[in-house]
Amino acid sequence: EKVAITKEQDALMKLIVEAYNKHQIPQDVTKKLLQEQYSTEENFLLLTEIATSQVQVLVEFTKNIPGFLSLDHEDQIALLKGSAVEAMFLRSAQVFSRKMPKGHTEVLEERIRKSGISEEFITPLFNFYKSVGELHMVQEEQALLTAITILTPDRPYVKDQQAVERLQEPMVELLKKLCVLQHPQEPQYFARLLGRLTELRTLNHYHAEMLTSWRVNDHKFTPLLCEIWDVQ
Ligand SMILES: CC(C)c1onc(-c2c(Cl)cccc2Cl)c1COc1ccc2cc(-c3cccc(C(=O)O)c3)sc2c1
Repeated sequence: EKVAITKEQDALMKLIVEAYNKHQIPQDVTKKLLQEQYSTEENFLLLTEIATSQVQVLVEFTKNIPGFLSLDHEDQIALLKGSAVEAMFLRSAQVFSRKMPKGHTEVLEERIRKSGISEEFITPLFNFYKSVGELHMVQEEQALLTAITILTPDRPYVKDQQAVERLQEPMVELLKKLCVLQHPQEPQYFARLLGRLTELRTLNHYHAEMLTSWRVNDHKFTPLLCEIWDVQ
C-alpha cells in the first residue's frame, strides 16, 4: 500500500530537523581538532571540551522536542542523563559517516585512538562508527534517531514511562515511514536503524568502563560532564 507522511507527521519532522540543525557545536571548538598537538593529554582535554559542548547542544535540542518540557521535571533529567552517552555516540558517528571537510574524520579518529582509551573499547567504538557510516543516514533520520534515543522510556529512575512512550511512539512511526520512502529498494533499512539503537545500549556499558579507567589515571572531567555522568 502507498506509504504517505501525514501533515502532522511532516510538521513534527520539520520541528525535529530544525532543532537538530539549529544547535551545533561551535566551529571554533571543533576546528581545534585540526590545530592542537597530538599528545594523549591534549587529545583527552580536547575531546572533553567537545563532549561538554555537545552536552549543551544536546540539552537545547531535547528542549525543542515537542512535549518534552511537559514531562515530569525529574523524568526530563533522568532521560537526559540516561541518553547522553548514546546521543553523543550517534553525534560523533555522524562525523565519520559524512565525509567531514578538511579531514576532520581522520583527525578525530586519531585523537580518539590516542586519548587514553584502552584497546578493548576502541574496537567496539569504531565498529559502531563503521556500522553507522554504512547506513548513510540523511539528516531527518539522524535527527529522529537522536530524538528516539533520548525518549527511551526504560531509562533508570524514569517514573512515568507511559508519558515518554506517548512521545517516542509517533517518532518511531514517522521514522519507519521515512525509511520506506527514503530507501524503497531496502525494506529492512528501518530494522537496521533500530539495530543501531541496540548496539548503542552495549556501548553505554563500555563507556562506563572507559570513564573508570580515565579516572583511575586521574583524568579530570568538566562539572557538566560530572553531573550528567554521575562521576566525581
Ligand atoms: C570526555 C571525553 C574524553 C569523552 O568521553 N567519552 C567520550 C565519547 C567518545 Cl570518545 C566516543 C563516543 C561518545 C563519547 Cl561520550 C568523549 C568524547 O565525546 C565526544 C562527544 C561528541 C563529539 C562530537 C564530535 C564532533 C567532532 C567534529 C565535528 C562535530 C560536528 O557535530 O560537527 C562533532 S567529537 C565528540 C566526542
